[in-house]
Amino acid sequence: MTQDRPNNKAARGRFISFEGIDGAGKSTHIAYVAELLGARGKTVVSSREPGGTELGEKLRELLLHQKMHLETEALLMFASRREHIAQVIAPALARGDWVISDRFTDASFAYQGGGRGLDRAKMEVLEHWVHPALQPDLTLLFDVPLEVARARLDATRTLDKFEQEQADFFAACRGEYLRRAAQFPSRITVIDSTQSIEATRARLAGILEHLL
Ligand SMILES: Nc1ncnc2c1ncn2[C@@H]1O[C@H](COP(=O)(O)OP(=O)(O)OP(=O)(O)O)[C@@H](O)[C@H]1O
Ligand SMILES: Cc1cn([C@H]2C[C@H](O)[C@@H](COP(=O)(O)O)O2)c(=O)[nH]c1=O
Repeated sequence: MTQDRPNNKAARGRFISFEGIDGAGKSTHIAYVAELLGARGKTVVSSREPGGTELGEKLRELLLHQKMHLETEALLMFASRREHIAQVIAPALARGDWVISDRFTDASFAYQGGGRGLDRAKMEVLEHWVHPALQPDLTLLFDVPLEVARARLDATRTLDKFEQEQADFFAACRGEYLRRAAQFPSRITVIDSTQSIEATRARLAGILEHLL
């Protein structure tokens, strides 16, 4: 038995979520953060939402390509999340691993709440039901003006259901993300993602140093 691991139980790992409007650049930096943490001896589980489990990936396919009622969309996002927490996030944290998730509940507040206009109180009910005691230790919010995000998306790929939304939708998503960053300043760190990839990496390395 060691002092920092009583009864041979691993210390709880850390949970980091990546957020931002589509095209903000968050996925670009996930591999870098995973590498950086691995180099510091952490076992990293990298995942995403919607998705991250066999069922979650099936739900993702529906969510990104099928039109549906707004409340159905919100419920399916949280259904995917429930499975993700049960199968991936909670076991990994209990093992002492570090979990990186490409999106978590802030995305539901931003997209279904801000973007589509679903009542925030309904989202809070789902949040308290699905993960009453779990929040990311750190949320990295990649923030860019809409035109920058749109230009990055247009340059790279075929657009899914969300990515095909208009500028006012993304303005509302971005507004809700920034509102939450102001509401939870100790958890959510805003990254100016207009900077170069190299400059953003340096900023991320500095932020993560505080968590290691
Ligand atoms: N700081 C940056 N400077 C210039 N280009 C960038 C920067 N960050 C990302 N990109 C480019 O922008 C495009 C979109 O980036 P990325 O896929 O990481 O965005 P995202 O926020 O994860 O989008 P989505 O949520 O839709 O998956 C990619 O081609 C990527 O190379
Ligand atoms: C978790 C979550 C995601 N979304 C949206 C946001 C994105 O447009 C897509 C996921 O695509 P990505 O390229 O992997 O970022 O889903 C959402 O609307 N609500 C959510 O809770």
